[in-house]
Amino acid sequence: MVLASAAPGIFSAGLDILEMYQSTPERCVAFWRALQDAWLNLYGSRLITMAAIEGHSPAGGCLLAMSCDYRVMAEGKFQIGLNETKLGIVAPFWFTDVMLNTIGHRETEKALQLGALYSAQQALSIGLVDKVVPLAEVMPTVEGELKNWLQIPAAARVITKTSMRKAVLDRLRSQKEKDAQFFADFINRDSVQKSLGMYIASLQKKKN
Ligand SMILES: CCCCCCC/C=C/C(=O)SCCNC(=O)CCNC(=O)[C@H](O)C(C)(C)COP(=O)(O)OP(=O)(O)OC[C@H]1O[C@@H](n2cnc3c(N)ncnc32)[C@H](O)[C@@H]1OP(=O)(O)O
Repeated sequence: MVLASAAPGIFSAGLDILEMYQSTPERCVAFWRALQDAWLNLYGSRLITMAAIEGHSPAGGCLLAMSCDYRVMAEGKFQIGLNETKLGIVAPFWFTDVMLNTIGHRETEKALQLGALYSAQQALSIGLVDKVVPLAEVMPTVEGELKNWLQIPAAARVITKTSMRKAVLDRLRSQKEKDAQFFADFINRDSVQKSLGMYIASLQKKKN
């Protein structure tokens, strides 16, 4: 399975910030449950999963990419990373776990505190992506890599992938409701809503 985007220049802009702004606790819980289930399915997929990152990939977009087995990113101006702290919010523990498994403890600690967004070359240097190529070569490169992965006997690959990811998946599975409730409580704090409001205004200002 290849994750790619139909929007030029954007692999994924992450979660819909407007869903987290001035929403109701009930809607926040439903929103978060949908995200948890989507992620459990992706990270726990038995399929070979690859991200064709042909554009920006902040926050939830970075989570999507990191949750794949292999990542190819376009060189150039695009950025990738978990930038949550810049929005005044906190990457949930399962976002953190996936990043820890991808780039290790030290880089994750820096990346998360700073809300760092990396260029493709920087992402390559810390292991956040596996390959950087010109934009037009992203999809052919992914397809070529996929052929390599398909050579591996599927049962052996799936057992290996499942055992590598089990602990992180089980950690969320065992506390889904608590996590959803925490999200709804956290996101509706006055201080968090204020930060999100300012961030949305800054996105709109950038455009004008
Ligand atoms: C304990 C739990 C705590 C909470 C945890 C929550 C975890 C959160 C995870 C997330 O994913 S939060 C979302 C983070 N995303 C971002 O910070 C990306 C913000 N967007 C951008 O930086 C840029 O839009 C872009 C992706 C780099 C693309 O730039 P470009 O110049 O091409 O487009 P824009 O003109 O900026 O945007 C077009 C249009 O889309 C709106 N928009 C962009 N991103 C989002 C988003 N994530 N959610 C909602 N809307 C978004 C942007 O405001 C523009 O809207 P209009 O002005 O056209 O109405």
